[in-house]
Amino acid sequence: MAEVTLRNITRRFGETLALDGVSMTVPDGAFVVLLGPTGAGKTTTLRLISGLDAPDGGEISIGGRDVTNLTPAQRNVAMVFQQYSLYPHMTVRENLAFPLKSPLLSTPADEIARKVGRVAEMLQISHKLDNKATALSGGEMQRVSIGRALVRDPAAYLMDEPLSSLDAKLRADLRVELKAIQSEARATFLYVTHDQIEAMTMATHVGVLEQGRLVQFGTPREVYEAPVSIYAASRLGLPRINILPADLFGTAPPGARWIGLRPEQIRQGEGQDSEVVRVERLGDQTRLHLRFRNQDLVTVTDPHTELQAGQTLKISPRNPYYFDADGARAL
Ligand SMILES: Nc1ncnc2c1ncn2[C@@H]1O[C@H](COP(=O)(O)OP(=O)(O)OP(=O)(O)O)[C@@H](O)[C@H]1O
Repeated sequence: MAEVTLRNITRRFGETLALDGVSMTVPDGAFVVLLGPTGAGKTTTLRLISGLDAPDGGEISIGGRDVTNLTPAQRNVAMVFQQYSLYPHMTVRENLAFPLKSPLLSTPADEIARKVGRVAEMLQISHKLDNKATALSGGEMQRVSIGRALVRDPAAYLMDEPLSSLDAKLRADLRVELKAIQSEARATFLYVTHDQIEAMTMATHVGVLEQGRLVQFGTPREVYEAPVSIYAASRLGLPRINILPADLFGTAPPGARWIGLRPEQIRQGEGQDSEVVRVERLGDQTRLHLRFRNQDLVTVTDPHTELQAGQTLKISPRNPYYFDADGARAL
């Protein structure tokens, strides 16, 4: 496994600046989750590291070696896309074994069988090993795609929303499996997801991309607790951070235009009256939709709360964030 470094990477598509001077060091054995809305540059970043696409400027190194001008095969990274890319005429077993049959590797047959068996079990696909790839459901195909990456021993794994087409139970199982692989093998992962739970539970680091720029890079806790901007703060946390006029609860500090309150930063039972608009019971959590001085807020409360719509609840901010008119952190 290896450290992956991007230095001042730029990629244009016509008028679009997909990546704008991105520099990032992914430590050996790190699990980096890239966050950002559609079009932020996440997939482009993975494609450039894999060698499927080339930057217009900047350098990429893997394990201390400059790979900017090398082919994907020479880089030895394993990539999993959202869309599965299997060989349709081959069985699941043949698809899984394929990466190990490269003449460069000359893996012995018994080792191939062992690795394929282990990965198939982990991905809960052993019973389909002799099926043709075309005779699988979408979720099964996706698992085989992940398996084809996992049988290898690459310098880094690059995965673009690999679990997004799977059902909730399988997603939860595979989240744990992938994380276990990463910790045991000390594997380096770059991973794209829109799933908050995946990001918070799997990442050792998160990178926040905004219109092709890397605006924050740190542990999930750092980005959650010390966001540099409204944009970065909005990437993590469910329900999302509430962004409200800075003087909503009283005098705003100088330079502050917005106050940011995550659910746990809204103290309940003290302060000023808000109206309970809706009580949303999710089982392990109950969300409160509140109205305060013509502004809507969402927070969470005790799952067994007696509160009902129409009642009033006193609220006040607790250690809030403040942001300036441009959305940058002011305090
Ligand atoms: N092959 C291409 N040709 C033209 N424009 C492209 C191409 N690939 C990406 N882009 C543009 O580059 C920008 C970044 O795209 P990218 O796919 O990296 O975003 P993303 O963050 O992965 O989004 P998503 O979450 O939708 O996958 C977008 O504006 C996109 O339209």
